[in-house]
Amino acid sequence: MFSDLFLLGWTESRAAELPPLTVPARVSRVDRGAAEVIAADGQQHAKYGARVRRASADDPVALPCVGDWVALRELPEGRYELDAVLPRTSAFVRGGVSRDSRGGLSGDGQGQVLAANVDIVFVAEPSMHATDFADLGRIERLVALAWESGGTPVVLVTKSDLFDRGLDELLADVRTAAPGVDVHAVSSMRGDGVELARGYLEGSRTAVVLGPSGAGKSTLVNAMAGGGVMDTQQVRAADGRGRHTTVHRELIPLPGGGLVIDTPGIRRVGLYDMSEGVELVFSDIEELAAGCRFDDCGHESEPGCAVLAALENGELPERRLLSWRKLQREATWMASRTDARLRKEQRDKWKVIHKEMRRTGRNRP
Ligand SMILES: Nc1nc2c(ncn2[C@@H]2O[C@H](COP(=O)(O)OP(=O)(O)OP(=O)(O)O)[C@@H](O)[C@H]2O)c(=O)[nH]1
Ligand SMILES: [Zn+2]
Repeated sequence: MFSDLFLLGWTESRAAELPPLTVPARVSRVDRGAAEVIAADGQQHAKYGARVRRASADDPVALPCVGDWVALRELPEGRYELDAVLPRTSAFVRGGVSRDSRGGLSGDGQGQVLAANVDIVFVAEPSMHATDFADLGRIERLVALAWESGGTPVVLVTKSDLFDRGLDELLADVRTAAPGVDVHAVSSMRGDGVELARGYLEGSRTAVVLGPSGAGKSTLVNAMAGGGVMDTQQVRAADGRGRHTTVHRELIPLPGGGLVIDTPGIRRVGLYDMSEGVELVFSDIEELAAGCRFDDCGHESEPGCAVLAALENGELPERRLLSWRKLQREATWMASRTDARLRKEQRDKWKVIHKEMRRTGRNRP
């Protein structure tokens, strides 16, 4: 089988980064010490070369992951060795890693890349899920994560056929939760919005679909592929909740062009290190905050707070402020879990507090 690498998302600018005497390939699956890749001459199994093993020993972020473009070196007997991971244009990273100002990744040795070179991040949120409506807080969180990865988020309000109230109103609410992000309603069952979603993959772009279990992610990918790519199990109970395991490949080229990455890691992706993403999702609040009297305004009760003023005059919905506070707290907490320096600082702080407690005999700091 011969594959046209451009259909897999290969570009001229990536070609410029290929080391001499190597051939390009895209990773479709990783194992311990080796990867399944798609090269111009088809699917290959490539063991990691010394360079990759050395780099990843210091920093797991250097390990190949699904979606990576890699350089293969040909060995005797027509086998290949994975010689280098080409620079990533985007990455979903779990823990301990941040993007530097050039968009590159720097790690503290804790991170793990879940998927790379994803152009479009579909955030699938069901319009109706069992008896619940779309969850705006969850959309904000996943949109933040999408921005953080370096991809472009697109919110898809799924199962629109189940929503029997004003869909336009729901979409308007969702838009306030994701300023500057395209928002569409889709029904994979009816086929509404499916072509529109597909359009984002034109030019052989790569997408992931994030969203809660039962949001209709697999069904949507199937619909975009024209059927038959992934297995979705039928609803288990009559409560509308899908419960199943999905068995399929992890880098899925769609028949009409474009690719979808679907891995267990991406399915479970939640809220990781994403302070930068939070700022982008809440750009309206960040903008307001620039007008606060104090640079370090906490927008709680400070005088001259522009955020509280906007809340007062109805310009800023209260739900949005509460959601922002919650995500800020979580982002700080996540960062403290993964950032060794911050973790040590907090540990030291508690040491001092505990010492003080013992000294004064009080049981409260
Ligand atoms: N009415 C309706 N049901 C849908 C639609 N899309 C998906 N479903 C159903 O919702 C259930 C869950 O769909 P899946 O595509 O498996 O959901 P998922 O997001 O992939 O779920 P996980 O694999 O658990 O993450 C299935 O029973 C689907 O048939 C839709 O547009 N309308
Ligand atoms: Zn303020």
